[in-house]
Amino acid sequence: MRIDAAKVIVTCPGRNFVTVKIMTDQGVHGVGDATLNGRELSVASYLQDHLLPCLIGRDPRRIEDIWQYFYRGAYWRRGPVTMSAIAAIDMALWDIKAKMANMPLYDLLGGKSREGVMVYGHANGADIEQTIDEVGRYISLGYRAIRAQSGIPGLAAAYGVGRGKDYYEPADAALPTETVWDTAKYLNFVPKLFDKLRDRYGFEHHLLHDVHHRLRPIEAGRLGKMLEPYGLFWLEDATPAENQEAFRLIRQHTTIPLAVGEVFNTVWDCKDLIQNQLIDYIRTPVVRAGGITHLRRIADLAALYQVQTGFHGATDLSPVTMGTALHFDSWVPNFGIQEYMRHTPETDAVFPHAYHFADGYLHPGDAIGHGVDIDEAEAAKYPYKPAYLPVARLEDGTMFNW
Ligand SMILES: O=C(O)[C@@H](O)[C@H](O)[C@H](O)CO
Ligand SMILES: [Mg+2]
Repeated sequence: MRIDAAKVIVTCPGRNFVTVKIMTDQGVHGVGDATLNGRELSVASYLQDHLLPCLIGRDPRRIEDIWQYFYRGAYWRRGPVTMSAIAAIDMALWDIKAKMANMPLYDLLGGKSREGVMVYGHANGADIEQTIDEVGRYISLGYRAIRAQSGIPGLAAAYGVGRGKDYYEPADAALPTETVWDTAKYLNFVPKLFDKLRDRYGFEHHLLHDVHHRLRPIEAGRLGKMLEPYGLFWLEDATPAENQEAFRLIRQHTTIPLAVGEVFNTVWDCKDLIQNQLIDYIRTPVVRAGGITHLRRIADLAALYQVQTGFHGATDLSPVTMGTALHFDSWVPNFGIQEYMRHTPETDAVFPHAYHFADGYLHPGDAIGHGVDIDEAEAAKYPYKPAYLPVARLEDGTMFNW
């Protein structure tokens, strides 16, 4: 069996997605996601110009060997561009292997460990009242877990909200949007949000919050302490995680569960936090971490320390990542939760998929492979559009973390 063709498809059905499609001489094909929000074409080029020419002619069954070939073979290791490109190939190869075995991917991984994958949705409001309403909307849709973000009084465009109530993560055209940040205003406000949410809805649903890399360690410790009475499922990205020792300081001050890792690329980025038991959920998703082959190693290491998975699943990851993640989530013994933002109908049409939502859970479906494909004619209707994530500055103009 050999790979006889492979291509990169870039499409923008509302936002940009980079997809790899690998064809074999047996007529079976596989699909992988390589989307890196705001830097999409760098991964498309990495695949097109450097990886795919080395892939043609190889035996697609040799997934491990191909992974090692691309990881070791670059000489330059790790990084989001490299690891997203390897991830896309790896996802497509697992898709092919599962199709050859005539199995849904979760069966190839070891079979289902659970009946459904608990997901959390995003409730975003311009102010507390709007966020409370949005949380209520998610509850009425059947969600068991909801991430709550709100505009902050005195700040023009807070993270997670801004222009219109459902506005969340912009993929703005041309140049990045400038937003403003003030830590004191944020810290004074967030506990009120969760106080009101618990007051309104009680403690039946899981509530989550994303700090989005904005705090210094001692500020994160303080926020964790202030939020403890509200029993959050997790506090995400409390500090920028280049400085991993920060998490030791946060842990010394609070028992709030900590989630981190959506911008990590390898087990090497995760291992100290996991081994030192400084986090509770690891968020590195299949598209960032070199595919299933490498993500399994991260999840297994995490299991040794009772750290659970909580994979990133914003709409900047394509339905191919979502479908693959759901098979992984269905199998992985130390599953915690899965993030889920709904894609637009245009995106769903470009990526026909077997997964579906019911009663707060996503289900991967029983299609063979990972259950997600790309409709190339649909994809061709939406050419690439330059789009960037926003940037953030402090009120005095100092560049900050978005
Ligand atoms: O946890 C999340 O979903 C966010 O951190 C987004 O991934 C981020 O705003 C980039 O889109
Ligand atoms: Mg996040």
